Amino acid sequence: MTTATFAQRGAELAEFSGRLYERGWLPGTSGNLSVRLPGAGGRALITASGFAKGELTGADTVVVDIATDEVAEPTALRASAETSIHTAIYRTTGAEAVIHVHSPYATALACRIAPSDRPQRLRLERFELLKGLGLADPSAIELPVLPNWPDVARIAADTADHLTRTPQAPPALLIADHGITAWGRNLAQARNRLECLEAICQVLTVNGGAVPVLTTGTSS
Ligand SMILES: CSC[C@@H](O)[C@@H](O)C(=O)COP(=O)(O)O
Ligand SMILES: [Zn+2]
Repeated sequence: MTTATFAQRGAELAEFSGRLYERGWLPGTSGNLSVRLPGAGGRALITASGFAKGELTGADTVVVDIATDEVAEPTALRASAETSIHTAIYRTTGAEAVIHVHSPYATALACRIAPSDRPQRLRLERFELLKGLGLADPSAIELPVLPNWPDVARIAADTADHLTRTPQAPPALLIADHGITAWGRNLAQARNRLECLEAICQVLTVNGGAVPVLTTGTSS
């Protein structure tokens, strides 16, 4: 891949990051975005860790190896602390872009779910916006809610386990007490999917009441 293409993809990450920051979805350096890079070698370009996501430039990105999670091009920057969640998604799905945000309503909902050391599922049904997730059956989904392990590698392991066991899973997941991640064929599609889920979480939050959570599986 040429330097010019790296720069283009980096600029695209910075542009999406800036717009999501302006909406209040990436407060206080939170959030991370990545794209799968074309060509052999299985690499992704991901936002660097700890940067204010409203002020990123295309250079504030790191190339990582999807198979190993390792940094794949020399840089002084650290890759996102949540790189391993992105790479787990790239390894187990056809995703071309992944976006993780701390958007207010999805995060509020993720904080209302009773603590568990096992992955849970949030059942969502009858929302018109479920059609925005591109699933064969948009009438109902079970959105995974993964424990927010301090060791991110455990969240990544739960992500890989969930997506391997459930190939038809929705292209998104919640992390309890933390935020939401979605993916798609490009950054725009991942962003659109986040918008649909954020709007559904807004309805659930505004309406109050119990959220339909199912407990399932075992954690890594
Ligand atoms: C500002 S604390 C948020 C982080 O712990 C993390 O959840 C996050 O979303 C951003 O991590 P980063 O390493 O900058 O990609
Ligand atoms: Zn986060």
